[in-house]
Amino acid sequence: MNQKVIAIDGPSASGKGTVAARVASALGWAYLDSGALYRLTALYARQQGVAWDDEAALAQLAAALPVAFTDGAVLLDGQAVDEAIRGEDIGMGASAVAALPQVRSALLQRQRDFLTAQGLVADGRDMASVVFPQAALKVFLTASAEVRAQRRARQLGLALDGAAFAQILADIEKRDAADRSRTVAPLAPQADAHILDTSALDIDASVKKVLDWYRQI
Ligand SMILES: Nc1ncnc2c1ncn2[C@@H]1O[C@H](COP(=O)(O)OP(=O)(O)O)[C@@H](O)[C@H]1O
Ligand SMILES: Nc1ccn([C@H]2C[C@H](O)[C@@H](COP(=O)(O)OP(=O)(O)O)O2)c(=O)n1
Repeated sequence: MNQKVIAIDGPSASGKGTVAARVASALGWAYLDSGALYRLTALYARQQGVAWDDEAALAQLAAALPVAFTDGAVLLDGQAVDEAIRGEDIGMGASAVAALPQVRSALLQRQRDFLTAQGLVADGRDMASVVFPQAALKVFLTASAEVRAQRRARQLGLALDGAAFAQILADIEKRDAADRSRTVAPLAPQADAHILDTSALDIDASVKKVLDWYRQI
């Protein structure tokens, strides 16, 4: 078991990034947003004119991503791309490239390299199953699709009803279905994961629950 790793997996907009970053900061540990690497691969491919289904070319790009995670920004080839990788079109691209085994292997070691002596909280889809199977604590963070769509809409400053909201909900459901049904590293709770349904739980309570579980180990 790796005492110094907490793996947080779950579907889109369940709060993984928010909760993982807050838990990392509470413990003084590093934080890995693994989805950012898949998003960066999708964006880099678009910039380089590589199609999101060209597995061999994508794996080469993923292996050589010129990325730097600085305190304030994510840099791709020296350019800040924080906003560019957050859109739902790049999210769909990330989900598409993430279904390709060669892309996943190209990013595997890069993710493990985020582990420092202090410890690491990592969020994604396969943190517990593939990247850190020895994690001390595995959390599967989830919430109903409706609640997750509301959180995403709020994040984007959109109304919680109407056509734009319906589109967000449809996108979330489509991407989750793709991530759950792929053959390589599908999104699913591990048998030894703690399930945390945050549909009726705020951020503070979610963070506290994860820290409580960790302290009980
Ligand atoms: N437990 C929670 N209760 C209410 N809002 C939350 C909760 N967890 C996260 N959020 C909000 O939901 C939005 C999506 O969270 P995020 O961490 O980006 O999710 P993910 O990384 O799973 O896509 C953010 O605006 C965040 O502040
Ligand atoms: N460890 C990971 C992380 C992300 N992915 C893929 C699948 C996801 O749909 C995309 C984007 O992930 P990301 O965590 O950034 O997306 P959300 O913020 O949850 O909407 O990348 C993956 O396959 N494995």
